[in-house]
Amino acid sequence: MRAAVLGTGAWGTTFATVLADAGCDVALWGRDAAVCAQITTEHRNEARLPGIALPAQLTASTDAARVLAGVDLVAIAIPSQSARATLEPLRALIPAHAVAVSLMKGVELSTDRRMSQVVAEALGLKPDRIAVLSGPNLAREIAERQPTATVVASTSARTARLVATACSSAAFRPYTNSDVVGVELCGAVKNIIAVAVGIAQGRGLGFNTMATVITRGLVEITRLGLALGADAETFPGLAGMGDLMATCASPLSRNHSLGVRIGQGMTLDEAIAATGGTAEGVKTSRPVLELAQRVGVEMPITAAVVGVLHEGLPVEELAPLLLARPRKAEGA
Ligand SMILES: NC(=O)c1ccc[n+]([C@@H]2O[C@H](COP(=O)([O-])OP(=O)(O)OC[C@H]3O[C@@H](n4cnc5c(N)ncnc54)[C@H](O)[C@@H]3O)[C@@H](O)[C@H]2O)c1
Ligand SMILES: O=P(O)(O)OC[C@H](O)CO
Repeated sequence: MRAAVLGTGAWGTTFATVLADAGCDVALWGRDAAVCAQITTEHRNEARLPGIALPAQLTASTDAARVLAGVDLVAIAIPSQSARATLEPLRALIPAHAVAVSLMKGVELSTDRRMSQVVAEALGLKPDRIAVLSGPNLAREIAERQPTATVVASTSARTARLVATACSSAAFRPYTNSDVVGVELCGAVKNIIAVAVGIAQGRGLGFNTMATVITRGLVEITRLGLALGADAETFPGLAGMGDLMATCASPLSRNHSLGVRIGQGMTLDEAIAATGGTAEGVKTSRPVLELAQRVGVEMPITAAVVGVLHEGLPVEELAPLLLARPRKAEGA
């Protein structure tokens, strides 16, 4: 199978490695010529995956027409807020038979669209040619061939199977799923919960607090997902609880690290600069809260993160604010 990966960041480069390990003929497209040259000639991407040796057959180019010619699969790993503007000019280059897989974990500002919806609109693809891939997938661990699993969801079982086959290797195990809405929401909202956990840890709080925020975070994600038509089984699975555990616990997570820095007293701009890479939870928090308000779902942790990141709520007020909420039954 021939594949293209759009985006030479940490996850795009890593997923290209996964595809190469699975036997695909794969090329990356990026906007930075120096990064593309380093991947092609030195088999490294030092900016995003320092010290990792990439497969020798992996190539990268700024020439989208060359990278996309004749491909069967197009994987997209661009920051969510740049996806639409990046993809629209590439629309005519996508082969008529190709399927697209979104690797992105965010919701678009101003439209509140999930990434598969952005991909459909920007590339003019029907939903049955689109899949989303999400799970406990910290790029660096996967680039080191540490074993992990993921979820590939599509409204088309054939498309889900095709993508799963394309990326299945000795260290990377994809499970298929038909719940695109649930899998995408899990991936986007867990980043916001990871920021909240990071803030708590940055304030010096311990594992009880972390477990509380993760567990109640999963309740928020589940409530929103169910209101938007997702399947209940998705949330305790790899894309839900699995990814929450990885992202909220790992110092490799940009969202978690950014939260820690905010908790320690950095401003948002300072934390973004110090963290590096894309922490999707920062920009995705507002559209997720808007989505929730539109469907009448309460998301107190998300609202508190929006308060701290975007509305000047002091970090020391976050925990008291959440704990002062009216008491209720756990399942209510
Ligand atoms: N890093 C991970 O472990 C990981 C794992 C799973 C999913 N994701 C998701 O994958 C997506 C990409 O994350 P990443 O880790 O690769 O981010 P990154 O910050 O490492 O890289 C982003 C890449 O996109 C490029 N880019 C940014 N704006 C662009 C534009 N306008 N046009 C073209 N290229 C542009 C950057 O140059 C960079 O190569 C995010 O949605 C993230 O949530 C990341
Ligand atoms: O570095 P983060 O916070 O974007 O998290 C990476 C992945 O999404 C974990 O599955």
